[in-house]
Amino acid sequence: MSTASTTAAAAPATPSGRKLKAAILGATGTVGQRFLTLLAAHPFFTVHAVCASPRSAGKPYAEAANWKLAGDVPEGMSSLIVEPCTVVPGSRLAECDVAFSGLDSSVATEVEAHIALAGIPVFSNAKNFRMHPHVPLVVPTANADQLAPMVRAQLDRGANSIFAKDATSPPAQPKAGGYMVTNSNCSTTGLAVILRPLIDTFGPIDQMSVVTLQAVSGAGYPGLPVLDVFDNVVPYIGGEEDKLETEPHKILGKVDAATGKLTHIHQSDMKVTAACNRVPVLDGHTLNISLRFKNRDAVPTPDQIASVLAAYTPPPADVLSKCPSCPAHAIHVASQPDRPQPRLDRDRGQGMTVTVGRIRECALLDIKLVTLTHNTVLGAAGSSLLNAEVAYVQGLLKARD
Ligand SMILES: NC(=O)C1=CN([C@@H]2O[C@H](COP(=O)(O)OP(=O)(O)OC[C@H]3O[C@@H](n4cnc5c(N)ncnc54)[C@H](OP(=O)(O)O)[C@@H]3O)[C@@H](O)[C@H]2O)C=CC1
Ligand SMILES: N[C@@H](CC(=O)OP(=O)(O)O)C(=O)O
Repeated sequence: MSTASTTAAAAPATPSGRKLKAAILGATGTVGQRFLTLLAAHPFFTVHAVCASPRSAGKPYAEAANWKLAGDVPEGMSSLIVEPCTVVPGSRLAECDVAFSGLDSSVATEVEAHIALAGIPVFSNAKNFRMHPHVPLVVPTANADQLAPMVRAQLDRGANSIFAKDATSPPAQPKAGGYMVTNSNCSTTGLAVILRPLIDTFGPIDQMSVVTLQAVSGAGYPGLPVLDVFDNVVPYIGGEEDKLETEPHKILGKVDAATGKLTHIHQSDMKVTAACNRVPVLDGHTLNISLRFKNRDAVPTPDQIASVLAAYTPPPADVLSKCPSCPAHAIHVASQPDRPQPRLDRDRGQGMTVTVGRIRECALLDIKLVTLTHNTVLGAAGSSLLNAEVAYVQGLLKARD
């Protein structure tokens, strides 16, 4: 991935020299499959346990998963026996140092709380804990600087005091050291990445309109029936508009270092209106964004916006530069008038770069532009993985033995 990968790969993974053992929760799903692929040859982590529903448990992974990504199931993973998402002595899950969650939201609350109470840090894609006051909501190329203070605050409080009420079946042997980190909704991801440098440079945004064109892979597998989505646009995605209108306030808020609680000092008055559409694209969420800056004295020009976005280096740069999944460029500004396009731009930076184009003046607000984000990479598994790399580099993820 980035040029930093050489440095990171050369570093010893732990004091004992081994890679950290990773569990994938929801390993058989759309996001779970991405996790397996991204972790196939990772310098810090190795897939040790694949976990899913009782429907899949007990089967070899290759049989349980309906593999939908290009290429085969990564070597060594197809014969792993799928386990239930319960930490019991003797299970491979119990031996893991970190868990990545691509769980269906109907089960994520109780399962993720159970795993955190068992002492295993959880990096989750599910929506369930995103707005929890003690859990960081981190888009790694937008607000990775919030991760360490929020995780330290969770560790100080103890997972038991935060998550015990959410675990309907707590682990038989609870352990200290568990915590939770979430990443955002896949449409919110690309939005947050471009807002961070714009707000840091030009000040708060007070009004914003976002219209999405979202890929079918965002709906999981099997997702929408082909007769609904082929040759069609569906102007409704349940719950999505609300997430786009709320999650950016938390991501762009500030951490109060004393309590680890987020305060929304800077973006509390940002008004966001979202309209979400499902389109017949396989991967890649496109956003049409119009925005207005609060400071009316110095409204930036499209050229100034393009320069700031193209030059953006996300914080904390010294940490991210040691993370193998951090793209060389968090944002790519496309100069062609007809870009970004999902098929041509979604894989930029191995799916971790947000492509921006069509930056122009808006007759209603100040500026309008188009973003494109790979929804199952940067929008999901890739963000979780990069968040875990950030935690690892900052000494917050270690071997548990
Ligand atoms: N797809 C995307 O672009 C994005 C998805 N997300 C979020 O990530 C999560 C996963 O999404 P996605 O991969 O698309 O969903 P899928 O429907 O493709 O996969 C869901 C996974 O959850 C597992 N699961 C379902 N029920 C249970 C259960 N009772 N116990 C344990 N495991 C269970 C499934 O296992 P089994 O195969 O055994 O049923 C499967 O592995 C969701 O919360 C989603 O909202 C977030 C951002 C983007
Ligand atoms: N709803 C998103 C995917 C998703 O699962 O989002 P969330 O994790 O916020 O529920 C989409 O359809 O593209």
